[in-house]
Amino acid sequence: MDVINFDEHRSIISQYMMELRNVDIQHDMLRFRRNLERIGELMAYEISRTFDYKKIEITTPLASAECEVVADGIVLGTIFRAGIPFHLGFLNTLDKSENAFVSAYRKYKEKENFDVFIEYIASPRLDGKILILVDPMLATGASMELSYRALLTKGTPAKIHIASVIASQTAIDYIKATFPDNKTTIWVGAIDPEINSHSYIVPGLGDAGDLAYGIKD
Ligand SMILES: O=P(O)(O)OC[C@H]1O[C@H](OP(=O)(O)OP(=O)(O)O)[C@H](O)[C@@H]1O
Ligand SMILES: O=c1cc[nH]c(=O)[nH]1
Ligand SMILES: [Mg+2]
Repeated sequence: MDVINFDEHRSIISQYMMELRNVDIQHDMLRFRRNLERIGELMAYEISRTFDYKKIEITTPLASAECEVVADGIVLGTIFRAGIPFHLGFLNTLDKSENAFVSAYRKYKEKENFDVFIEYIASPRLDGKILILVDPMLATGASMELSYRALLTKGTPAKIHIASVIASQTAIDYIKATFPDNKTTIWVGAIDPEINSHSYIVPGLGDAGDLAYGIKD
């Protein structure tokens, strides 16, 4: 399974990542959401370079012209809440995509012990399409895997791209072990070395959902 780590290729994404992580900047919620969105826009462009394209004939005001358009059906899938601004960035670039939404949340049994629950799913059929699953944080990988399994009830995609802003090494290993090797690619802004006893990524950026939308009760 290919893992494309943007941290290894110098680009403006590194500066957006710095702002997302930085405690002196990340509390600006508008900027935090916009940085997730901007990274989504750029990652979507990179992923679009892997698509197949087909030629179509169109008419300009002066003549006819041959142009290329995306040949495959694309479905952008995301996980509430933190996935929303990242998803919007992908959709800005891949604006003809269909969309799927899943709610996955951590229900804590004790301080450090939780299960991930899926309560809501809204998705088009996925058979034969390219599924791009976007979530800014991949800590254990459990939310991503359970969301994918829930989406499989809507059909079997031909290819899967998993896109994240920060992933732990644990999550990368988990995704590699649980997703189909021959048709999955992982795209990440950075891979951090650790997760702590609360399953937060270290150094990470904190709670992406709270930073984007405020703390929840
Ligand atoms: O890899 P995992 O260990 O499953 O953790 C990652 C999940 O945690 C975050 O969501 P969170 O559960 O904090 O919900 P929120 O977006 O509503 O804050 C994030 O957006 C992922 O969905
Ligand atoms: O580090 C983490 C882990 C899960 N969810 C987050 O928002 N951050
Ligand atoms: Mg959260």
